[in-house]
Amino acid sequence: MSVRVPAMSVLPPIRKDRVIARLPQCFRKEAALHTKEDFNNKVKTACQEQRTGTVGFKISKVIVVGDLAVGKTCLINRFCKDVFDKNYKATIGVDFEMERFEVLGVPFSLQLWDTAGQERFKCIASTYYRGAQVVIITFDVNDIGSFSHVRQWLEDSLKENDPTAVQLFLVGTKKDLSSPAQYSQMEQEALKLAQELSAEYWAVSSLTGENVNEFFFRVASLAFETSVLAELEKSGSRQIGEVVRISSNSSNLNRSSKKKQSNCCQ
Ligand SMILES: Nc1nc2c(ncn2[C@@H]2O[C@H](COP(=O)(O)OP(=O)(O)OP(=O)(O)O)[C@@H](O)[C@H]2O)c(=O)[nH]1
Ligand SMILES: [Mg+2]
Repeated sequence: MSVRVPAMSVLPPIRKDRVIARLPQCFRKEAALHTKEDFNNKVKTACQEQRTGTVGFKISKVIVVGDLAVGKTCLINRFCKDVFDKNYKATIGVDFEMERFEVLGVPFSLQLWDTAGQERFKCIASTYYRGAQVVIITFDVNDIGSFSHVRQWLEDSLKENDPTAVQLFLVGTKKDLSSPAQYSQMEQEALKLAQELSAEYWAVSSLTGENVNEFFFRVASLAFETSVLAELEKSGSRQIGEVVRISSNSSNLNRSSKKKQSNCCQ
């Protein structure tokens, strides 16, 4: 007697609200990685062809950096778990979450690394910066100090990465705490800086959820687009689904999230 096991039984189906069929638009045209209305045509064609071929599995590493208590953990938790905690619990070292999407019919994951902003944990956190395809630099829109440290965070995170290969986002947090007048003044400064750094600018609130999903959908889409284009360039006519194959025994993929923490940084 034989028992049939579905080939992809190891992973739960991708959530319906993580399916991306059209390119999500930028937040501000003045500071966007690009302002095209739709995915690149080459990418769309490659994805269509892949549907009939083998199943692909692609992952991009995303690191979230910025001063302590600007709201990095809350941002990730709002998106991944749809929760918000008003109590501050410092991240010690790093945490990470895996978030699965389907972009243009192709499975795609973001590995979201939530790093510590506190100075004494920075040395642990920075060892996890390497190999990031996306760097998200956060600051609190109500705290000019956190804004003035953005360049330093950029420098630190790019030390470990190829600056030309990284997609950069500048994200203002805690928008709910700011009056419209205060916010718009801050935004002028943030847009200027984002343009200078070639970053895409977003403003979010993890408390209300404003722009949180839109932001991560944009990150996933642009990371996906870039990685497919890079792969097409590398492989010529090879189908994208054939590039990364992960065996069904791979333990990492059985879980949707995994934590790594360390307690000392001396
Ligand atoms: N009002 C408001 N408070 C927020 C928001 N996001 C975070 N907070 C609060 O800000 C504090 C710090 O949030 P965290 O997400 O822990 O900050 P963090 O950047 O991860 O801090 P470190 O891990 O130390 O680097 C907490 O008390 C949160 O409740 C927001 O969008 N609105
Ligand atoms: Mg944190």
